Amino acid sequence: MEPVLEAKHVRKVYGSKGNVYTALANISLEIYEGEFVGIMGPSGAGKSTLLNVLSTIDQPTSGEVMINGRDLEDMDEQEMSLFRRNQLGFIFQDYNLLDTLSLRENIILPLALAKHSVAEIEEHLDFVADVFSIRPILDKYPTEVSGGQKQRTAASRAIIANPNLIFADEPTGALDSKSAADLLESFCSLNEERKSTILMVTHDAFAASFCKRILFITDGEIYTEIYRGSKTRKEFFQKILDILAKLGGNMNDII
Ligand SMILES: Nc1ncnc2c1ncn2[C@@H]1O[C@H](COP(=O)(O)OP(=O)(O)OP(=O)(O)O)[C@@H](O)[C@H]1O
Repeated sequence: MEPVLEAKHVRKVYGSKGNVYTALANISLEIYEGEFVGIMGPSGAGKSTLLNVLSTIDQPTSGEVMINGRDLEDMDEQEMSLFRRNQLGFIFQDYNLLDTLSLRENIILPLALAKHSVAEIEEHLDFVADVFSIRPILDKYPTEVSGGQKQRTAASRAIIANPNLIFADEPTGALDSKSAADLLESFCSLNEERKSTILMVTHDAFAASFCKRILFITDGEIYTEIYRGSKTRKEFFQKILDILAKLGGNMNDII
């Protein structure tokens, strides 16, 4: 089976002469269809940098990133933006919703921009509204709903075009624990039912325990990876804590 996402010897260096910082030293990984993968590690380990480089937001200094077998370096700007719109979904900590649009309008925006038919848009909206349980609030505006509801709206928008790959950077970072659990349960059902492939950066062991596999990075390199397998979420949570403890650093930074 071909990986959906593949990185080979990815290196990312910030700055220039005299003031150079290596955020990613040498990362190689493969993500397969239907995986739900977490990226964890101490603050400054390079998690967001890795997600940005894997998700086309940023370019590696060297090394290759391939999505569905396509080398991202071979795409021009126009092709890349179509590719992003059709194949990738992005969810960030700070929602990025447009306050002047209702939640419904925010969610359907990617399909409306891509000029899909009304019937098609309604069908997709129906699906995401169920996955993220937001049907009753679709006509509200972002300023009228909670952080958890905003994030479920942002997640609905990210998946409405049925992307191959969903990238989430600290999606639960601003949520209370109940809202975080609701969102993560929705990610799990999306992953189980639609076989969506999800890659999520989190510093939170609870959030990570919903994943099927976790990559731990430190100092810009993969330290280790673990699979949930047949473990319960609670057992997996404990295993994550054990690794974080071995990883060292300030535990307050990473749990
Ligand atoms: N644009 C930039 N210019 C220079 N250095 C940067 C830039 N972005 C990130 N860095 C540095 O690269 C390193 C990795 O940053 P990154 O944001 O990927 O870490 P992280 O693991 O996501 O951290 P956190 O959990 O605190 O968000 C950090 O030391 C950071 O200061």
